[in-house]
Amino acid sequence: MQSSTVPTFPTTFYPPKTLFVPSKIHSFPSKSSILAENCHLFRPIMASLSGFIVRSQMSTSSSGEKGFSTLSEYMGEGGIGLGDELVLLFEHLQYACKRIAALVASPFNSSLSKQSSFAGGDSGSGRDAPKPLDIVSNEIILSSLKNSGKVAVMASEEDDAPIWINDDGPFVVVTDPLDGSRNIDASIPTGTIFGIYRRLAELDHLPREEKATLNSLQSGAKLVAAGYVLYSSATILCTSFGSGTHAFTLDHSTGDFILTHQDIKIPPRGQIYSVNDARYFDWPEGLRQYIDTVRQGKGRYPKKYSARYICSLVADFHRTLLYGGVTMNPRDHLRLVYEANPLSFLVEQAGGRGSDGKSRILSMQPVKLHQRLPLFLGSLEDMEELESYGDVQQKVNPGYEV
Ligand SMILES: O=P(O)(O)OC[C@H]1O[C@](O)(COP(=O)(O)O)[C@@H](O)[C@@H]1O
Repeated sequence: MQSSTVPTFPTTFYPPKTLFVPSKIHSFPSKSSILAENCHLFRPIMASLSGFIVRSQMSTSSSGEKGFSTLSEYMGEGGIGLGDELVLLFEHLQYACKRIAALVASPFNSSLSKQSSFAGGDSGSGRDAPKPLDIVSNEIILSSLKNSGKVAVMASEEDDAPIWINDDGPFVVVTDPLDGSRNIDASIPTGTIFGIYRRLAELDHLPREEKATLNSLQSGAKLVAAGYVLYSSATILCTSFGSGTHAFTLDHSTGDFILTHQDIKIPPRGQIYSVNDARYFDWPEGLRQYIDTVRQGKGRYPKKYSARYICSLVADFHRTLLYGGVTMNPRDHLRLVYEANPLSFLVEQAGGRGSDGKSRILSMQPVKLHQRLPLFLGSLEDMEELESYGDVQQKVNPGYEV
């Protein structure tokens, strides 16, 4: 867990001037003022992107013109009753994630990873040592949250303790700034995961350290919003504000996240399981039986399942959300606060389920910031079938060195 300054090589492809700042704090600007001040947010019906014609979900602007719906536009005009403060926070989060997207695609990554000052070599070793880009991504997100003025505290997987930012910030942000980064040298997809809670005003009188921790330990049931950004062949920001799960794809030519997957519904049954099954011999009997059964097409769904495992949680989760099935890590590895809660919120909003193999994730009360647990996310029918085997949590947990 180290901190450093953000490196100076060019990562800022989308200048901060693209930030949309509501003109008033307590009432969202009218459609016409949004149009006047932010005409760049409205896109023609078809847009040319790097020579390809792309289609997207359409929205209708107040002028009656059809256009692409950007995330900013969607939040402002979607009739979903989001306050200006959350909209503003999302503008800054989007900006941070665009910078991270540029960073993970940068030709300067390999030289960065050779700099020992970023490598965390002194503070850790092996596969759990922080990778340089984790640390840089953490700095980028922290800086954006500070700039938003809307965040009281940020708790990050990269930091030992939560960072108190602003006494008046209405929100608490929990994040895994760059999940899957152990594979980054091979350009395998990575992702940012985040969850947003309200600051608990009843804790305001407590010392900073204490209120920072307690605010960050809220149950996932209290999430106001959650999301992830997948850095892959496309950069996709998938989010929920508690009314469905929606995904927006980054148009690299404009810097806008365009609504491409509205109201995602995870198929009730998939035909894919996703797990590191080299660990088969460390699994409990129930999990082995489940996997043996669906592999052979002898489960409740009479078709043989396929296996897919990227070993990058956001990428494995994103595929599961779209295609159905179940993605899992049965050992105590993934974190309740930074990973399990936000992703469970998203999968539930899409009609699926998130559990530790026994209990619903969102009903759990975190007791420690970096608490780890088995995690199973997926289609309702697959999750029910998996959990019916009872014994699916891996207790043998040797801490694999890869
Ligand atoms: O080694 P396992 O158990 O397959 O774990 C893989 C999982 O660990 C992660 O890499 C996260 O681990 P870290 O938090 O240590 O980076 C996920 O992206 C991935 O799904």
